[in-house]
Amino acid sequence: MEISFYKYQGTGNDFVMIDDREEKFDDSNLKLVSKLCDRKFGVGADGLILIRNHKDFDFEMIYFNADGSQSMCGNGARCAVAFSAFLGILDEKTSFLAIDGAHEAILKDGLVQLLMGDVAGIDEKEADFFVNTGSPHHIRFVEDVQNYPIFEEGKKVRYDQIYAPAGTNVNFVEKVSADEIFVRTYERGVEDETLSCGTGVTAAAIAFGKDQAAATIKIKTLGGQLSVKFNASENGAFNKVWLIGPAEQVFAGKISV
Ligand SMILES: N[C@H](CCC[C@H](N)C(=O)O)C(=O)O
Repeated sequence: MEISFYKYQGTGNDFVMIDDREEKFDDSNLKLVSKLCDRKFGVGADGLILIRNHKDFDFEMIYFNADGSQSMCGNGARCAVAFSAFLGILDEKTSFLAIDGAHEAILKDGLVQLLMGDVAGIDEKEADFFVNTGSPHHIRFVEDVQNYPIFEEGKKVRYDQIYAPAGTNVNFVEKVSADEIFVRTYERGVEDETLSCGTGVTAAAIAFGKDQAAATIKIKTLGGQLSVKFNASENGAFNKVWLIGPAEQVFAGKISV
């Protein structure tokens, strides 16, 4: 079987994108998803995204981590918007469906502005935090994130009993200035550090700016620059949460599987 695909990346978080509006891709075949994401035996990516038609939205995105598990993916959603524009499904504004519900997005000046779901609140985990931004994120503030043992410490938290059985993503955050942070992420389902994590930087920005009524936080990641805007609402929740950054097509191809 030959599969046509496009490769996209959003600040270094990379994805196999498939136009599956004819619904030919077997989304129960998780071995195929993992093979396509394999960096030695397949195309290679952190995740795989199917674009499908939906009667109530411009499109539906179905996201798989490289291990076949599913979750919301912020960078993947930004790439899905750029890919759908490339396919002619949208021009500048869109509403689409993802695993955590409906999202709006705006594609403008080469950036994708993605409206994330409302965030119910922030849980304290000893000296750390936990925030769910459509996928689960543990947040740890550290001094020197560039030299922090991300993989070792990330894996420990990801598999900690307190998060069993689903696990969590783990973000390590260094304050750069009053409105900028540097975030590195160990991603569940990739089981390694990724160059950036959209839902993760969103969670980190909210934990960093949690005491402000409204905030715009710049985020440095190994894969590039993102920004997150949000408003605090009542009872510790957050809304109007926007994740903003680039999303680019790297190449197109076909693979026989
Ligand atoms: N690995 C995450 C999903 C992808 C998150 C990340 N790629 C993003 O941009 O949000 C999880 O299993 O919750």
